[in-house]
Amino acid sequence: MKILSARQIREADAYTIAHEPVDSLRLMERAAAACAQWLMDTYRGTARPFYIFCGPGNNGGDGLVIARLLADKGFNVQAWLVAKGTPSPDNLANQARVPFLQTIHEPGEFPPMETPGVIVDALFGTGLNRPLEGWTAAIIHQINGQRGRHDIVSIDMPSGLMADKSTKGNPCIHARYTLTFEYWKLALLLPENGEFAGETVLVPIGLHPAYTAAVQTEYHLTDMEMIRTIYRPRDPFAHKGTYGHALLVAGSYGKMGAAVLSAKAVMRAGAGLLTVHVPGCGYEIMQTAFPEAMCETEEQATFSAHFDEPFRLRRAPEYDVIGIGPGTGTEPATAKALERLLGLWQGPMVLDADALNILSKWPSLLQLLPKHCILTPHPKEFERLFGATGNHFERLELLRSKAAELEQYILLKGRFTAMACPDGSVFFNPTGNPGMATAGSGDVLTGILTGLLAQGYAPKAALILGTWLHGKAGDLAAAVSPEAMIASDIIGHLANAYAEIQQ
Ligand SMILES: NC(=O)C1=CN([C@@H]2O[C@H](COP(=O)(O)OP(=O)(O)OC[C@H]3O[C@@H](n4cnc5c(N)ncnc54)[C@H](O)[C@@H]3O)[C@@H](O)[C@H]2O)[C@@H](O)CC1
Ligand SMILES: Nc1ncnc2c1ncn2[C@@H]1O[C@H](COP(=O)(O)OP(=O)(O)O)[C@@H](O)[C@H]1O
Ligand SMILES: [K+]
Repeated sequence: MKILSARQIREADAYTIAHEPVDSLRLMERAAAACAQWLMDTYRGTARPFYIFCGPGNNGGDGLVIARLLADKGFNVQAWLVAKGTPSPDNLANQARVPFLQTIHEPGEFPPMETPGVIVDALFGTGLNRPLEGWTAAIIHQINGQRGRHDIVSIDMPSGLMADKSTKGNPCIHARYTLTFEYWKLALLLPENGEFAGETVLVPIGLHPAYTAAVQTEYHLTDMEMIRTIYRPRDPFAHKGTYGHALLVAGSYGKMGAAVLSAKAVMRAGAGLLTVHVPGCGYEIMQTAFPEAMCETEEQATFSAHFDEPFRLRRAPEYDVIGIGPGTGTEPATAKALERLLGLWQGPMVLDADALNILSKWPSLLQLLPKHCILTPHPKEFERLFGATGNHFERLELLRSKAAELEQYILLKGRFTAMACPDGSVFFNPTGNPGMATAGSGDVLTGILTGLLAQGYAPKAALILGTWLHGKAGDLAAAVSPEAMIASDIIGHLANAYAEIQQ
């Protein structure tokens, strides 16, 4: 699914009006009717009144139509025009159709709203062109002050949030739900800005598909159509050699759990064969916890350092993919081993956790990486690797530029994990939940990505499919309790995540 800028959304709007028998007033009616339906479905039976705040533009116009439609259906509705600025023509036309509309001229006129209800925020949408200030900002603060008592539902965007620019520190509505029209907006996907949206609900409003098909954009959100295109069902005549032999380099004294979790995920993702390379202290643990994997250790491996001479990894070229990093530690001997491994290996590779921390400590190693590896930093690891930024839009730009400059796929973890490709495109992953903020869930992701590369998926395909599967398995695992889920549960639900693709 493409993610459009505010300018492109305006163009999609104009294109639809030009190419369909629909004028702008009818398009507003269509969008607002979809929102009114959602509000009725969600709050029917609660007897909560609706308090609707309308701005001067077309976002305010949507609010006016919502007010009329809800009142027509017999709901208890109060609506206020926050009168600042010249109204848009469609806003003006709809003001005339809401006889109970009141006007707020200054913050002192903010209404009491005593009965707990639903505040509908239709103040500003994608037309916001600068931070809110003065008394408009004061109204935003007053509405946010009501959060405990009323649900706040924002229309299209939480007012104050710009669709494709950072609004860090600016006044902004803090919604429980945001009903956004037709497309995801970039700001809704970046934590610093997106947290204001609460839960985002995509509301189709019937914009012309030809515009969406033709428009060029660097940003995409993974959707089921994309996943089904990438996914390759298993060949009936397959044997275990068909799905590759992965080498996983993981674990150290006290961190063997990371190796076990990653190893299980490699195989559950579908790899044919797996060899796990662990320090001597991990041999029995690995063989006992996960007999499906072969296990090799360094002959003279110590408990602390991951590698020692003689250097068994010289067999690396026999494998189809190497995953490295979970729990390895960052001792100089391990860094040295990574350096030597990079001298031997130029094939598909996933680097995570301590492998990334080694790259941060010895940045010259970054230049030795084969092209088109997958790097999977969480935000702290990303900062260690590439430095701090002022806001999340700048961080996204840094992510994109590093992926292009280094010719690597870089996945920045988060609620909407961002995956930057060497060609400048970025894919956001929608699956996953806060239950996954638990130790070891990143190790599982490394395993899944390694397992997909082993099967012959190209790095971009493995990245998009693997991240989606990881989040989907996490969603299934969290269905009972996000608090109680642990990383092993994600592995336990991978089969069901695959099953969703095949439905
Ligand atoms: N995407 C679409 O195709 C559709 C969009 N519609 C609605 O139209 C909205 C966009 O409408 P508009 O372009 O009129 O924009 P908005 O209604 O988002 O805001 C524009 C208004 O806010 C004022 N404004 C902008 N920045 C301000 C600031 N910092 N302080 C104070 N005032 C400020 C402008 O002067 C203008 O009056 C969307 O968010 C959506 O709600 C729907 O009506 C129908 C279809
Ligand atoms: N709130 C959330 N919503 C969606 N996914 C999440 C959330 N919190 C964590 N995750 C996912 O869980 C994983 C955590 O990885 P990481 O921080 O490396 O964990 P660890 O180091 O413990 O293995 C990432 O893939 C991340 O995207
Ligand atoms: K809004």
